[in-house]
Amino acid sequence: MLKDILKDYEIILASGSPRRQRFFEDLNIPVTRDVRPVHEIFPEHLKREEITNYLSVLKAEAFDDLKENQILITSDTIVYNDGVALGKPADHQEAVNMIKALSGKDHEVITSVCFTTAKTQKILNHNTRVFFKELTVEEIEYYVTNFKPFDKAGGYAIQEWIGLIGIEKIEGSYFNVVGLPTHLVYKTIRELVQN
Ligand SMILES: Cc1cn([C@H]2C[C@H](O)[C@@H](COP(=O)(O)OP(=O)(O)OP(=O)(O)O)O2)c(=O)[nH]c1=O
Repeated sequence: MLKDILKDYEIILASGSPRRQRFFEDLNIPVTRDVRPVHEIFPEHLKREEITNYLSVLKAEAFDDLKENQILITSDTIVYNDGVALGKPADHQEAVNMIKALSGKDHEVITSVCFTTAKTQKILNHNTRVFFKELTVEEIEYYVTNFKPFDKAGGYAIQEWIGLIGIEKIEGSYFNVVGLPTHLVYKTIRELVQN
């Protein structure tokens, strides 16, 4: 299995997200965590996956000291709605406004993952379409007050109450919405260590 092949490698997960760390545990892929601070600012002209590609590469730029056997993984997730990229809401009102903007329609959740070694860099992305029912103001207020989704792109988490009651369907990977297109991550790590 992949864990055996990986014994000669060190995978560094540069992510503060507990969900991304959990994915690697569940994939049975051992990682070392090393999170280095980054200002997540992107040029205004970028669109959709150009934004997440840019930010996932930016998160890798703090690592210019990789050894031969190390594979660095960085990633970024945005909610893309009506041509606007939604990141994490700064406060209660911004979270409420973001969810109101997503209510009763569909939007895209885009995640990019960047794999960096001492010699190469590979970036992939995946796009999931999420369909929200029409949410009431009470439902939105209840969710934001009780779940405080300030660490979630777009101000919501599909894996929480709002996802259970409000999401009618999705097209694409569920895990991508939570923060990683796990099937692509597994496939890409295999390819990197077998080449
Ligand atoms: C839309 C949505 C996002 N999210 C999460 C995934 C990401 O962790 C987060 C978006 O922020 P990101 O900036 O992609 O990631 P992060 O700051 O949590 O971690 P790091 O940059 O250190 O890797 O929102 C959910 O958990 N559920 C959801 O339904």
